[in-house]
Amino acid sequence: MVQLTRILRMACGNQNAANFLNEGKKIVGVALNYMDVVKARNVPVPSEPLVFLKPTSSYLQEGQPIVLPKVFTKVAYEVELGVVIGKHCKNVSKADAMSYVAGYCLALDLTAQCNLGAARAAGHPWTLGKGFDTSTPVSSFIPSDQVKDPHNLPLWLTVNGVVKQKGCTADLIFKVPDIISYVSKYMTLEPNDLILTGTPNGSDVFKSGDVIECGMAELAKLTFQVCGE
Ligand SMILES: O=C([O-])CC(=O)C(=O)O
Ligand SMILES: [Mg+2]
Repeated sequence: MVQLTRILRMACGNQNAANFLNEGKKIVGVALNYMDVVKARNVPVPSEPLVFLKPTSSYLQEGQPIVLPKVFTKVAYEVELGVVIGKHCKNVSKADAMSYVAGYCLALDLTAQCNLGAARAAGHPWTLGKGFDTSTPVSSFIPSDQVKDPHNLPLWLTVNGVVKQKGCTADLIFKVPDIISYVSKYMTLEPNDLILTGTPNGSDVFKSGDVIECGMAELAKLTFQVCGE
């Protein structure tokens, strides 16, 4: 019976991952993963994925406000495709990587530019600028069988009804299997871990009182109120 339960659990990785918000152990972010961002920022095209971590305490669900920490003067929105891992994953090839994906979500990778910019210039980590509470608003879990092609998903974001970001995951520099294979060389990806694949161009600062809306194809649409601490 125990064995049967184990087999069933392995076969139903997707169901388990539906609870990534509560069960996930880490959030792995990829920076500068769209060519239009690289061009706009006038930085070299990354030769390998630029990887950072965010704590799971930064998750936020629709219905709760984004809370801007008073220590930060400039916080920016970044709309992104999130990838939810379904199975333990270590040293996987690009060819096998997609079999470790349970599903997806729409995500925001909120970033305190004041912290990140200063930290980068000084060669310091930018953990707090990416990891503050409410810095990772997410949609509910979208099982992989509902997503025909994760590399053809339009992404958009508006602030107070004005379009600020419009992109498509077709333009990712490192695709989902590239990222999974690369990260799994270094750290084990575990069920319910989330990968943030990077944001298309147009990311900019927002403020208390703003309303942020974003969407991903016909799969997800989110609205968040912003308030101060
Ligand atoms: O905030 C940044 O500079 C990098 C980042 O997360 C992204 O490109 O998505
Ligand atoms: Mg990002």
